[in-house]
Amino acid sequence: MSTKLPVAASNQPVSNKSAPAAQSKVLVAVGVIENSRGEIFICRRGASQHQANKWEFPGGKVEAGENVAQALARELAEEAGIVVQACQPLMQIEHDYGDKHVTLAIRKVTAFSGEPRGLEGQPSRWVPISELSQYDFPAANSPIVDMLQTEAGN
Ligand SMILES: Nc1nc2c([nH]c(=O)n2[C@H]2C[C@H](O)[C@@H](COP(=O)(O)OP(=O)(O)OP(=O)(O)O)O2)c(=O)[nH]1
Ligand SMILES: [Mg+2]
Repeated sequence: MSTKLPVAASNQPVSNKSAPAAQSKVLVAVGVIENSRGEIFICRRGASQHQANKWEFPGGKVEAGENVAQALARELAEEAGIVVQACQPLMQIEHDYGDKHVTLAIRKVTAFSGEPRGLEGQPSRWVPISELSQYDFPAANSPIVDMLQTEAGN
């Protein structure tokens, strides 16, 4: 006796009708800037931005034709008014916010010129590493704060 197995309809066209709208996926260059007092520079996101009003490490989306280091240099010039002279990879985080999937490529800015400030009018401040966990960061940022605090022995 033979049992009939269902035939896979692999050669059938796939209907997209009931598929959910494609989720937006972005690669973001993120800069951890530390000063000689061991403080980290953070900014507050705007009320109309994704992850509104959360504190963040400055940075932004990598644009077509850019690598992460180039995007970071451009974003930190635009948002914080500094010139990045050197940076090194710290970690990479994938996070799904539901409405948006982000890949955060986090770089430690190891050399820069200028004094960071909120060049686009956003609130900004230098925060001791031990106090970073008191700030409301986007959910994706928890591993960054944990790592900085572990490194600093907090
Ligand atoms: N810059 C930055 N973005 C973060 C952090 N954590 C986090 O989840 N994100 C998310 C929020 C946003 O969905 C995305 C960054 O996008 P963005 O809006 O800042 O990008 P952008 O600077 O190019 O801004 P825009 O001109 O397109 O508005 O990454 C962080 O620490 N820094
Ligand atoms: Mg930004």
